[in-house]
Amino acid sequence: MARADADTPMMQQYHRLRDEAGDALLFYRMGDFFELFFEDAKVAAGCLDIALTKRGDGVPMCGVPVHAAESYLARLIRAGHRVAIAEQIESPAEARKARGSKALVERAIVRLVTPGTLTEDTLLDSGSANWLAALARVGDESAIAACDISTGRFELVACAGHELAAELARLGPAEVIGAEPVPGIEARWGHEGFDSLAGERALKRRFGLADLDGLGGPGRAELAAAGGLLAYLDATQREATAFLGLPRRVQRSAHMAIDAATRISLEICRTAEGTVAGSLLGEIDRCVTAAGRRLLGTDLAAPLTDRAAIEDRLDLVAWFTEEPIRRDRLRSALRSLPDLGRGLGRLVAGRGGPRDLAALRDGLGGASDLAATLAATALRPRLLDDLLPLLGGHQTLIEELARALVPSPPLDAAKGGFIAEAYDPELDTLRSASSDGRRAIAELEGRYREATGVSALKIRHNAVLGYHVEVPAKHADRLLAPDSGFTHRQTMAGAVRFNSPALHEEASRVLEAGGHALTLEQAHLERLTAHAVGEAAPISTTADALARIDVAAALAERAGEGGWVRPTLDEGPCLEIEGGRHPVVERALGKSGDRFVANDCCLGASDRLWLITGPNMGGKSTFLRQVALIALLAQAGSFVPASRAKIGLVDRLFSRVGASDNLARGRSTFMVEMVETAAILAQATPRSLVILDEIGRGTSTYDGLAIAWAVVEAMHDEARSRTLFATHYHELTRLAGRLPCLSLHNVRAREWKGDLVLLHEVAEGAADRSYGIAVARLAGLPPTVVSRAKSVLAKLEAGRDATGGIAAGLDDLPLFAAAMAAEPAPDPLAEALSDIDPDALTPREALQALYRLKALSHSSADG
Ligand SMILES: Nc1ncnc2c1ncn2[C@@H]1O[C@H](COP(=O)(O)OP(=O)(O)OP(=O)(O)O)[C@@H](O)[C@H]1O
Repeated sequence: MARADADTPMMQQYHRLRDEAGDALLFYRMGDFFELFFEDAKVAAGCLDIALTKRGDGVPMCGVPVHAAESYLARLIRAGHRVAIAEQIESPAEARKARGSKALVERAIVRLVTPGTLTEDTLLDSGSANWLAALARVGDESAIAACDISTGRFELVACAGHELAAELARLGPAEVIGAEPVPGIEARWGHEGFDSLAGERALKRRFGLADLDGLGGPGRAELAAAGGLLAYLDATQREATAFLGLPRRVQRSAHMAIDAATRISLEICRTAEGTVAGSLLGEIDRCVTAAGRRLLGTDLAAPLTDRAAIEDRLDLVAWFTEEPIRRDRLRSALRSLPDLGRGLGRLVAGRGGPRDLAALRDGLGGASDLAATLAATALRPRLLDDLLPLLGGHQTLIEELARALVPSPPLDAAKGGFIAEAYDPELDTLRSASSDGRRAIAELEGRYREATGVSALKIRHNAVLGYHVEVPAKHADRLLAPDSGFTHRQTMAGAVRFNSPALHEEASRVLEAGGHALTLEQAHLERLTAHAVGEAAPISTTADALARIDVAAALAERAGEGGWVRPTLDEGPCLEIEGGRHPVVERALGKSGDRFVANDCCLGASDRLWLITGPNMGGKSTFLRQVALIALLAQAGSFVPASRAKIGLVDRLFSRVGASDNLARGRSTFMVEMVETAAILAQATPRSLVILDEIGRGTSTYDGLAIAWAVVEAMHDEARSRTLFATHYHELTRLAGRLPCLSLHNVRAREWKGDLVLLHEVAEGAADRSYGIAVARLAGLPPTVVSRAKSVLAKLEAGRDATGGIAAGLDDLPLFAAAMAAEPAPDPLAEALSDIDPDALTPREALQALYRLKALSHSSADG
């Protein structure tokens, strides 16, 4: 950016702030506008579709009015920008008084608005959490510190480096920051404060702790991540304090591990297109509060692995399913409650207003009423008993707010009018003085009309003149007369304006009383805010408890709608589902009047790998996904779409679909498929659930079949997870004879009078044929192409029958484990030798190399 020495003081100030803003756009406050200059102006004008103009000196600029700034900010943030807000921190009058008549108003950056540090309702999605995640690595430890300052949530997660991506996928953060790049993770790098000592200090200072034992002694990586996070919050929030509860250390083993690819493939909280509608969350969400919706998303993103904790949630859902009337009443009470958590977040951040206080009054009041209703019910489940006490305990604050505030206060505190009558006698006196004054002014208008005989005379008010008398120009003479008692102030095109001593006196009265009243109201606002902020922790606990109740009641509602059942949980590696359905597909079919065919699945220790064949469009993918979703729902504490389900707890869930498009990430589809399959083979355990859909499809038939074959064997012999494997390679069915825990299943289809009928029924045994051509015909491929394909197929099949086909000879293949043993182990001595380049060695290095080789030869002889 060009910077001339001749810059005006204002431009010098601008450049200083511009430098401080770094890569953020700078909103530079000038009166009622935020202005942007230079490159910022070009970027913002393009993104916001507003006029780009030029100043007199040719500098590009554009601006947004302060009162509408939030909606512009929202668009910039959504487009991936960050925005630094430079406010005037003194008034022009103060500047003049302090530094002379030409003094420049002092400005400072008061906040950096970034996607992960938002608190405004208009900028946030009410139905999902808004995480900011900070990543740190110290030695081989990695950790994430994450917070949602709109609700005060704060988590620390320690994990191995390769697990970072999966943990981030669980959180789905709006913004990720770190110090140094971590391969494979997209974030804003180069931030400071990622230091374990600084982190420890910052945590202690922030929460007033003498030591961190109460937090369970976080590790060095967690402290470093917390340090980076807190430093970033300080840098972005400046004077305001971000709302943070005490950090909760998340035990990763307490949650079902689900990596990013699985989340995308199962469309858990978002569809592949990124919408909530059409995802599992969108389909099952019957929450009536925004906080409930956020919690349901969190629950689905992180199903539990602890049986007792899941049973507690299920007990509560069951309790709500038993009493639909009670549930309805509770839900309508919840529906009317405001979003406590986010209102509190704004108050703590110093961006709250009277309406946020009213939200606390109504939300906390509603919570305590709800607690009373629920306490009167019998046979309460344990979780509810734990939640009840958390709903109450705010009586003093509720009463104070109820007395202090008018029923529905304005959003903006600036004009006052939010403190109720009879709360503060002094305020009442000032208010009546000011309204008496206004009445006196109105009376004055009548008297002046009579006295002057100008019926069009009006008393008006504006920001420049304050109260004044205005008459049409043609009647001005009467008031301009020297003895009229009026003083001329301003002549306009059609009107003339005057002042008078009586008006001046009344106006000062109004102004003074009004000004004092406003100051008094502001003082009350500050005090009430401080009171509420002082109780931030218990208030957010109440908000969480309400959300938990909403989620349970909503799940009961959904279970009732769909005839879902309570799953039984088991510690063993079983998975028994009778009459299972895919909630999203079932809904889509229902809309077009089609019936969903329910299917069973029964995996156990001796039958843990199902190989599923069948025609395209037969329902293989749907079946695979429904099994995974049922396990996931069960462990999230929900009833499931089935007539019976017994779920052996799943530690990790994997779902892969062969050859799915992932060109955006710059890898070929087949490469992605193989990388992801490798990840499963490396991580799946006997307690995992793995669904593999047409793995190997993305390459040539021979390679694909070979890979699919080897993957099935490895899943069976090595990972030993519960596995569903859907494939079009019929040759794989030969594995049934070789692998004892593998069984064959197919989605049934029939040809009837030459037409293909897909039954969507999962049955035992392999599919008799593939029906590919029949499906192609169903899809409307031209008859000539279909009949040509048929004759090509006949030739191919004849060839296969003669030679045994592409799988001929596979039966002679040694078993997977035997083949692994037979593979020769690498010889370290030979490898070391081949690494040596004799011509590149000095005599001394050559001697050292000889010693090394000798030592190696000894150790391999010993081994
Ligand atoms: N159980 C079911 N009951 C009724 N309709 C179903 C069922 N399962 C699937 N369908 C219907 O069949 C369509 C295809 O299902 P799906 O994608 O699961 O088939 P597929 O066997 O995986 O196909 P492909 O091999 O071509 O990938 C679905 O969109 C749905 O409309």
